[in-house]
Amino acid sequence: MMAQLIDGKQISAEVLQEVASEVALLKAEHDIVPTLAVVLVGEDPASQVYVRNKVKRATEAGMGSIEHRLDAGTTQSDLNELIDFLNNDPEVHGILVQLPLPPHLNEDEVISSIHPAKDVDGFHPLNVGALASGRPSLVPCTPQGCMIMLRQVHPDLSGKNAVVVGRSNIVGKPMAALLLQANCTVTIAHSRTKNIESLCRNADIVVAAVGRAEFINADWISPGATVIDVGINAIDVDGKRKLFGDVDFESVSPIAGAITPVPGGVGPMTIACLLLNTTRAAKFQLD
Ligand SMILES: NC(=O)C1=CN([C@@H]2O[C@H](COP(=O)(O)OP(=O)(O)OC[C@H]3O[C@@H](n4cnc5c(N)ncnc54)[C@H](OP(=O)(O)O)[C@@H]3O)[C@@H](O)[C@H]2O)C=CC1
Ligand SMILES: Nc1nc(=O)c2c([nH]1)NC[C@@H]1CN(c3ccc(C(=O)N[C@@H](CCC(=O)O)C(=O)O)cc3)C=[N+]21
Repeated sequence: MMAQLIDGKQISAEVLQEVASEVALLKAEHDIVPTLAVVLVGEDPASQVYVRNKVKRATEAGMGSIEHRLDAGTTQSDLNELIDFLNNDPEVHGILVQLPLPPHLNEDEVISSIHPAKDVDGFHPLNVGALASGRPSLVPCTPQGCMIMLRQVHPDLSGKNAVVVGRSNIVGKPMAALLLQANCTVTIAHSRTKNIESLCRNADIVVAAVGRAEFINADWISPGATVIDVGINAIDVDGKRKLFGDVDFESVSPIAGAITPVPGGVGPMTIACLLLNTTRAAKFQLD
């Protein structure tokens, strides 16, 4: 039996349909065009792909988008000034600063300077605290997208054993918080974890957010388990840029119960949730 394929392209298209109708409502009833501002510092080619995708999807949903491209030498005070300007612009509802930033810039300072009500990434300490204490407001996009995909397979997640591999602030930690809130029994694994394979082999759900191509193979996965692959690893194969997940799809898909592909899995869901957060932010800003 081959695993059920959890199709991020299709599910994200459904989410974007909902976003588009929310956008139409905000327009009709409040004369508001929900608008996302994306700030990109430097010329990282992968980041440019994501930013392009975000702007494209925003336009399709009837939303506004503004791109600010700053050169790699931008100073902290230049960046702070731009964020200040965007914080105070009533026509901007969401602000995303593409990470990672060049090493001379302080990421924590930048994230904290974004107005929490416009923090559509959900990375501001106030939003992180709200999620941790079970009062989520703007929830990080990638984990939010993973939860929507998981719900397709498990409408009730109560009591499931979930292992999250990776503990970053942008994926692993918020993912674990959302699974816990959904009543899963959650284990967070990382580079210092012992017996990581057997931990994963005991899981009903494995979420891979490691950043290593095809790190998790069939030996790690219990038959019938649900596997969510967050990894996006771009590797040159015969001079062509190819994307690989953190999961060895070939070996795992015959064993898993359900699995997300790369590309066409978590990536498109992240963008859909970003735009969903932007319409939510626009609604919060009404009153
Ligand atoms: N689809 C999407 O929309 C998105 C995809 N991504 C992708 O997801 C992946 C993870 O991203 P991100 O969380 O930002 O990455 P980070 O590099 O910030 O975190 C990676 C995590 O994996 C852990 N890790 C590294 N090596 C091992 C190992 N050998 N065994 C166990 N754990 C290990 C690290 O542990 P430790 O903490 O101990 O160092 C760390 O917690 C990347 O491929 C990234 O490109 C990211 C964001 C969005
Ligand atoms: N502040 C901030 N917020 C982020 O959410 C953020 C970030 N910084 N920095 C980088 C990571 C990565 N990320 C992706 C988004 C979409 C795809 C995506 O659309 N992927 C397509 C393929 C795109 C391609 O061809 O490369 C897919 O998987 O099918 C991937 C990765 C968001 N991130």
